[in-house]
Amino acid sequence: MSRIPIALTVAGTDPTGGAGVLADSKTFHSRGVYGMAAVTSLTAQNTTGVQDVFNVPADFLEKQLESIMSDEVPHAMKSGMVATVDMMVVLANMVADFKIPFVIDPVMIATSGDALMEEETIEFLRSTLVPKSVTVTPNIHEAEKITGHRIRGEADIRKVGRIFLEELGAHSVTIKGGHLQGDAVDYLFTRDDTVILSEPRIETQHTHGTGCTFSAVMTAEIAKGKTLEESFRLAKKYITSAIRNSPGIGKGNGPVNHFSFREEELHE
Ligand SMILES: Nc1ncnc2c1ncn2[C@@H]1O[C@H](COP(=O)(O)OP(=O)(O)OP(=O)(O)O)[C@@H](O)[C@H]1O
Ligand SMILES: Cc1ncc(COP(=O)(O)O)c(N)n1
Repeated sequence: MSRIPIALTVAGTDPTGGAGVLADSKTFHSRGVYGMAAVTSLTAQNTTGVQDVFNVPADFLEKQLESIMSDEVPHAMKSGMVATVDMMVVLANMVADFKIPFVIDPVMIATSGDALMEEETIEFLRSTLVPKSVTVTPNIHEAEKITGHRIRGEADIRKVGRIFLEELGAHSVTIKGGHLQGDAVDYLFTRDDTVILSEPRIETQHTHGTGCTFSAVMTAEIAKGKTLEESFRLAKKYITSAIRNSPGIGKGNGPVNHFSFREEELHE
């Protein structure tokens, strides 16, 4: 039995460290949580785009998960890039067997516009994975793809939130508004409540891996036993600091700063 909270990420790699399992691992570490990772895909990518993708065979993903679960069961887990239906089936079975609080970041395309998921996985994600999660954290485009409903503003976001809860059987949904105009506004819809968090938009091109990092913070806080709302509030503070203090790495959409958030910022 571990003496420190453990969070697991099931996601792809980004060798430049801005997104995927490296971003998640840095985020878990900076939140004081022990991180584990099962790799779904190896990507050749950098801040300018995705050059190539190699999907791990589903049975090898299964082996990685068995190695972890037979040794130590994490307190919470998240998924990121899960490119194929076969891998999603492995993940869904594991989530059903172990009932660990599970956050889905439904990664579909990179900031650069490159596809990271096969089209047919969306249906499996919608019908089988979403109802098994404690929350699913789509950006605007992902929320549109999953629900089939166009989002132009807050009224659509509320409608899409209801679709997740009432039609797709989600426990909750966290819709990130980073890709809309104006302030960066995010929404947490649960069956009892709606929490809306807004921060001024930071003018920057360095937003590579914001979605991964945001969902990793939520997962880390859930691993510590924090509520969904507490985890959401902390993730928003953390990502705002991380974007504001981006380290300026690479020639394109650079990564955020996974270590800039300080707890004291909460009390400013
Ligand atoms: N320019 C910005 N200024 C402030 N906050 C931002 C900005 N861009 C994104 N965010 C915030 O970052 C988080 C991630 O949002 P976003 O909508 O970009 O997710 P995403 O598209 O999944 O991320 P990614 O771009 O990494 O794929 C949200 O909390 C969002 O409000
Ligand atoms: C392995 C992996 N996972 C997720 C993302 C999405 O992150 P972003 O949309 O910020 O590029 C990515 N680019 N690579």
